[in-house]
Amino acid sequence: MNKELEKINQTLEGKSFEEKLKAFFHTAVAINTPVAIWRKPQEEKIQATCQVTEGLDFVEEIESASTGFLFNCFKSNQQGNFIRSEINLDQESENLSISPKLESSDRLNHFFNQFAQFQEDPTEFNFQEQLKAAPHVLDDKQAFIQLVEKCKTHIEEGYYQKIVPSRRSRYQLPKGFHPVHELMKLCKSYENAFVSLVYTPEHGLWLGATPELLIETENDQYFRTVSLAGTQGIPKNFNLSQAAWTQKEIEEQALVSRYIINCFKQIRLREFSEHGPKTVKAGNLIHLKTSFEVDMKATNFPELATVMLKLLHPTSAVCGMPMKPAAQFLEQHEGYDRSFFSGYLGPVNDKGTTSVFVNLRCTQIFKDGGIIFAGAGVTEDSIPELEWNETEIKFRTLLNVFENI
Ligand SMILES: C=C(O[C@@H]1C=C(C(=O)O)C=C[C@H]1O)C(=O)O
Repeated sequence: MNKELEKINQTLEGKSFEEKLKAFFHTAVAINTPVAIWRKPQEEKIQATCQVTEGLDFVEEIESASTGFLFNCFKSNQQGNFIRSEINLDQESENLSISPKLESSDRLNHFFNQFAQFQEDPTEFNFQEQLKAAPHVLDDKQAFIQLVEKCKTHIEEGYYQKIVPSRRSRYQLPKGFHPVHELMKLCKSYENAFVSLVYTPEHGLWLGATPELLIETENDQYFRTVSLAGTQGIPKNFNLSQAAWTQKEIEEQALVSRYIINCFKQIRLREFSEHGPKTVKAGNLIHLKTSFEVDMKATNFPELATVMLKLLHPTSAVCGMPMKPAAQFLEQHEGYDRSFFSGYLGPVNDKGTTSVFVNLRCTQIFKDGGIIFAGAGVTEDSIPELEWNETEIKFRTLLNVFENI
């Protein structure tokens, strides 16, 4: 097996990282196997992993999971998807490597053969032909405004404090669109984002650049999460310290912080640090963010990642408060299935670190175009027209990059 790998790595010499990444992605899609490519915020390195053996795992416990990539939809009662890291490509080594646990198999040979073939003729493969056609999407401004009004009425009646309705919209992929190239452009444009491209035969192709961390653990010691809400577009050359926030936005973000603190309270965790709220830049937008950190060793909470993932998702940044009734409201009134939008995703147990993000500012790519998603936090002070505008500028985070604006 190592000989096979050596041979493949020799063929990579002299190729650019983007060419290698494209070959990796094309191979996985062509042989119908799940693949994830990602770049963490503030990091240079792009990593890719794929699973050639059959069957996606369902991860019960983060701590005992193998190294891999978690990809979960919005509805928390639906099973998670976990792509086991079997074949890897990262920007540091620039080479393919395989998990020491992986045994030689037909599937692995199939991957190697296909990869070698794409090395020889990189232009041959049209990834889009492997994808499904996009569903029909009803994207109507008036309908969304009415949905926001409905949220407000329910909030005023006292059932909820906040609801986060969302919408999706179809767009045409610009000429020459390639998801790997777009991922590289997103990495360059948005250094604070978690940028990812995920494909599974069952769930299709997703590309995103999210600003929102859900949970992170570092070296089995530090646990981190954030509360992020409040949104404004920013003009170019804007100074962050000049940001002004309305009472509505301050309260909307404080609700998310309270939700996180309540989760800590439920498990009787009292020792955590809290920083913020601070204004942060996320692509073409600014948000209010508070960061939380727990020393898992000092508090004797080694399984905090698993416990908090279950408690936090979906947070009031993407669903509402109180959580369960807000999720039911959305199920009843939102009018479509969010699927992986506002679910969560990220690398697990990768050199001692797990980083899982909320899947925002994302798009699903189909045979015949893309569908883009965005939501907006509604409170009793919301102005429906402005919430619509907010979803429009959230779409622009990706679309500006795709259209080179
Ligand atoms: C729901 C989204 O974003 C969330 C909602 C925000 C808001 O309402 O201001 C801000 C950041 C995110 O927590 C989205 O980007 O689609």
